Amino acid sequence: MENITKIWLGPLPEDSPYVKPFRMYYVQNGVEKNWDLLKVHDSVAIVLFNTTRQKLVLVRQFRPAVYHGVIASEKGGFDKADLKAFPPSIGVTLELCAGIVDKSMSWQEIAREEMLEECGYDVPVERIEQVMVYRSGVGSSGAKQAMYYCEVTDADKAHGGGGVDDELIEVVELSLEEAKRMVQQGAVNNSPPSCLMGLMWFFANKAPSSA
Ligand SMILES: Nc1nc(=O)c2ncn([C@@H]3O[C@H](COP(=O)(O)OP(=O)(O)O[C@H]4O[C@H](CO)[C@@H](O)[C@H](O)[C@H]4O)[C@@H](O)[C@H]3O)c2[nH]1
Ligand SMILES: [Mg+2]
Repeated sequence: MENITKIWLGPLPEDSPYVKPFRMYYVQNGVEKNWDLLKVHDSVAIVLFNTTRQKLVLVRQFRPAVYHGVIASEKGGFDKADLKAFPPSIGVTLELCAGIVDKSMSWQEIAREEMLEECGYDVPVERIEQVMVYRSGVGSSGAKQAMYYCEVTDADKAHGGGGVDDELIEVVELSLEEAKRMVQQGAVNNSPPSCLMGLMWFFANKAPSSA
């Protein structure tokens, strides 16, 4: 995953299927204002609990945006990637299994597909429970994310996961103690808020009472 040998930046092509920047204008209290926005896909994220192993199932992956963000906050900018000073591992995250809504399927179906592709668990949609819906990037995209919960067993495991096409995703199982430590001390693995919130929701609502 971290076998990254070169990183460089370029301008965003106008036909990017993932990100579209634009400016919105509005009049508030009689004053004309504007805001710069990014149109991005809505998404789903799934809190996955393997009851056979009593483990939470998360994913690790290299996130270009996080690699950039870590360096930009540290150096105040990012002109050229220095892989010696900033190894690719600083851009690796620990997250919930998640995916963008870019197909005309129900959101639950998309969650089902992501669980299979990224983590290798094959479960019917009926077993996927909606937890909550929220907006991320309220200053830039306002994109919607729906969080789901699903209990799986070793019998649901169809393959090792890892993502599709050229995705490089590592499935990580956390014990209840390890996951609890994560929410108590805050993210140490570049985890996004959705992951921390999903784990906190799990401990408040689903974890075995001894956890
Ligand atoms: N080439 C290229 N350029 C891109 O800019 C670019 N951007 C994406 N991709 C490709 O699209 C697919 C995206 O993967 P997923 O459907 O699994 O979505 P996630 O990246 O997991 O993102 C979700 O979950 C996150 C965690 O909660 C949230 O933060 C996000 O908001 C949420 O969308 C991959 O196949 C990837 O390769 C790009 N491919
Ligand atoms: Mg994903």
